[in-house]
Amino acid sequence: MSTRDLKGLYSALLVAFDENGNINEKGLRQIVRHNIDVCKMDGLYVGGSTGENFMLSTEEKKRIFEIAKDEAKDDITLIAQVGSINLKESVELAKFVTDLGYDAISAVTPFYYKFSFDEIKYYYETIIKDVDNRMIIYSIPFLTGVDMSLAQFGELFANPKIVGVKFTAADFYLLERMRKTYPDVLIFAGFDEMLLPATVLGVDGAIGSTYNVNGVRARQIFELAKQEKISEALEIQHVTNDLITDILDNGLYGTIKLLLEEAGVEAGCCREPMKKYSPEMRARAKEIYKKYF
Ligand SMILES: CC(=O)N[C@H](C=O)[C@@H](O)[C@H](O)[C@H](O)CO
Ligand SMILES: CC(=O)C(=O)O
Repeated sequence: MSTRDLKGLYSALLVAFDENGNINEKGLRQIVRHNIDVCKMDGLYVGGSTGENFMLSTEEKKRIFEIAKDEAKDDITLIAQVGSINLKESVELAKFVTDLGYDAISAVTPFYYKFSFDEIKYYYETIIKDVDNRMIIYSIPFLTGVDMSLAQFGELFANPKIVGVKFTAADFYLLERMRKTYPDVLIFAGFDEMLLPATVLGVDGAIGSTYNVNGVRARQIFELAKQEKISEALEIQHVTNDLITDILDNGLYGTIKLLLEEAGVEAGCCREPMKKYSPEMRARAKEIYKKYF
């Protein structure tokens, strides 16, 4: 099992698709390289929301895990998101990525059906049971509808293999309670637009989509906030949030891919049913790139 320190900043890896929605391996490798060489990320979170993972087949997910590992080698930390509401698939993927040498596994809370907490707990314990690896819970209530309480998180953290949480929520009260109550659990901030306040509350790192292009500013925010240089960090968070607002207005993952194209990375299209880029969207992305990079 990897004993690598998991703390730090991770891009939620984007995946390049061609016009037909197939994985563009060359483009995917370039995105990985850009995250390492230009954005200077500590790690990559592979197979998350940003990876359009929930629209992919098991074979495609495996291929992406293989390509990312092959390109990144051991240069940075790799976390694989293997969660799905097909529990057998999650178990299979957890074994697959552990064999590939991923440093940790993550799984989104099971969604769509209203699973009880006991079912959620069973899901995590089943995924992690037979692999020699560490689990990071992926909590993103605004997309999954799954809200867990402080005590329920604690029940999951009671399993020594469940070592952390990717916290994609704006509930800073819960975040503060979690930091205080579970000081040894790794907490990763999930909303890039709230990196500064999350860092002030003591998160161990962050995982985000916009770091694929804005990693350098994210690093400045994270480091300045840890040094308690709050007003300097806030200046950079302000610019970052102007950028994120422009990205969200123009279409989240597509715009980040178009910004990468401007930076010379073959980031390609999004997977249907996400829409194709209109000429207006492309033009706007060019303007955004000029303004912030
Ligand atoms: C759903 C989604 O993509 N969430 C990401 C991480 O959790 C974030 O990085 C956001 O994309 C980002 O903060 C923009 O809102
Ligand atoms: C960013 C993120 O949280 C994800 O892609 O899953």
